[in-house]
Amino acid sequence: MGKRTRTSTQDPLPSKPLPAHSSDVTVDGKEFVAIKEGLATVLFPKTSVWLDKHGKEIEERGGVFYNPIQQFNRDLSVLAIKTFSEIYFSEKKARSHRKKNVQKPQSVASTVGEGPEGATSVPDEELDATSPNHASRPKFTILDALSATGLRALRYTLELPMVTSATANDMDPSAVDSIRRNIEYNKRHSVSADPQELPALEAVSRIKPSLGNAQHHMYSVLSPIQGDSPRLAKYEVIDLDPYGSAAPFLDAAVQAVTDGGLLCITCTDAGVWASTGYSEKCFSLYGGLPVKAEWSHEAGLRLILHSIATSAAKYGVYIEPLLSLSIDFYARVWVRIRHGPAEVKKLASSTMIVYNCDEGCGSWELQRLGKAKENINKSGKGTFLKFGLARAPTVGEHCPHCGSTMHLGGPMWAGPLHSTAFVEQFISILPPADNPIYGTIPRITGMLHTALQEIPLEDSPFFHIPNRLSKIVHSEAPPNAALRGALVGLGYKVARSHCKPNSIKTNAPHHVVWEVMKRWIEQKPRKDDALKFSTPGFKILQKPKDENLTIAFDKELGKEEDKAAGVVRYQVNPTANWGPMARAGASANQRPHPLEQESSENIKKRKVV
Ligand SMILES: C[S@@+](CC[C@H](N)C(=O)[O-])C[C@H]1O[C@@H](n2cnc3c(N)ncnc32)[C@H](O)[C@@H]1O
Ligand SMILES: [Zn+2]
Repeated sequence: MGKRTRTSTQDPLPSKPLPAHSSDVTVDGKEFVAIKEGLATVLFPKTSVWLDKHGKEIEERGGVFYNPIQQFNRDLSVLAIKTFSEIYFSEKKARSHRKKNVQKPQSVASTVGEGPEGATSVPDEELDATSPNHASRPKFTILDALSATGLRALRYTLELPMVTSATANDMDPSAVDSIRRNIEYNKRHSVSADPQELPALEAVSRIKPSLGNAQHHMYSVLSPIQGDSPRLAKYEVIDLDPYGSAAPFLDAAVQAVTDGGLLCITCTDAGVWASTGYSEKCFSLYGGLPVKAEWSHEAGLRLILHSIATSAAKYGVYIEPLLSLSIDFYARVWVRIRHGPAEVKKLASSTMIVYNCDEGCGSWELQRLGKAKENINKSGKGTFLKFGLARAPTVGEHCPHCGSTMHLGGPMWAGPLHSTAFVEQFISILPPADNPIYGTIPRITGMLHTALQEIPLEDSPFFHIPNRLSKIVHSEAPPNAALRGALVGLGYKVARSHCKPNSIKTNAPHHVVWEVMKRWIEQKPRKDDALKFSTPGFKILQKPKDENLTIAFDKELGKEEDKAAGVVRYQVNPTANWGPMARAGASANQRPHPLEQESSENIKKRKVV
């Protein structure tokens, strides 16, 4: 990094290139740098913007956090909330119609009021989130709980006309000053997605700045009215985008969201949930242990979902993951929270332990914590679930394939990571790649299509990397298509994982995968002494051949469906210096805390025991 000059007396922060959409503006006689993202603009005091040795500006945040790389997270979130709102309102309408259909005649029960079930049915127009009369649109409120500049709240109100209010909360007074300033600026200088019906002035006026601890704010919606202060209502959507882990906010968030509402949660502490360097910290935060594996990021997503599900279960609510993504250096999950004590009972059987051969061949075995067995009712009509204890354990202390010591990971979420209906609807609303608002559509499209591919294999968590398999048996790596073809030929499903390039998710058991690798070696012979006695690969190759399996490395069979032109499946290092960034106001050259990022040094340093 070159020498920097600066225009303020503060210490330097790690540098990031300024986004392309930045310009200088003067507001109330003070100079700011204005950064445009989506339809919103956020201002940063000019006095704290840095110049590099070439005199080029580099971004500093005037004490308030902003990471341009997270535009992908924010674009995804705006569009995910749009998709969710369509599903949410169509469900509400359907429920209301069902109630109306079984309601008493008009003379007995009014159309708005008590139905025969004691429930309220609502006229259609009151559920019309697209009604031209914005004032009469149904409540759809968002809490941007850790807002920093207010950028998310600004984008949600400007880009999503169905949002009736957004609260932009931060406990840092300088962040709330920045939120207020940005609201005023956007009222006058931005254009909303619906300028005729809801001009930016009105759209942005729906943002309520709030100074306070996010936990306290979320718990306050549960309290009875205190004195004259009006009781806050629960939110349809809560966005948690903290430094590091969202775990401390989960208990409040699962209670402060409406029944059927949406939580959008970021965790940037990949060093905690995707490596074993801080396993004790991972357990304290997420209630489960991480794994050392190629698939540690998928395990991390499952640890985060486990933490949300167990937080929710105490209150008789359960989670429905809509989309769970491992992105760059962080995890982002979009999860619905629903009231349903009957569903909550399934939590133990939707939770698993992982036995992982992390020092040997990399195979894994899974075990559900609880048992839920479907039984037929005595009447012979219908079924019910019988819950019980699972047998323990599903595997011994040593790996059944290579004899190495197995280590334990979890407990973690064993259920689906994504919802088919949600992802399909999301794909259907995507704007074209050359749209003027969302700069990351090719990457969003690639991620969503890859996530959709994973869904048929939702009962088979985790994945293989052909290179890693070949390293174990010291062979040439089979081409991805050939390996996929061999598995498909045997009748198994295959897909790629969004978590890693060149991954193969499959429902083929490990012994079949190793048999495929043995046959690959028959085709691509190696030196006889390629493997030392007693290595994991040696032991795997010593096992007798399974003559029942006919294996062909048919590349045509393993060929993937062509992806659309311009779609980005995996983004490698989106820009120079990308990462979680330092906390706002961090001192000279302060890097993000190691618990907020994945550290390969730590993975190497702290071996599992
Ligand atoms: C990562 S930044 C948020 C970035 C922002 N969501 C965005 O997309 O640009 C985290 C913010 O949370 C705030 N914060 C941290 N702990 C908090 C808490 N307990 N309650 C409220 N705000 C908090 C910090 O002041 C900081 O502004
Ligand atoms: Zn093994």
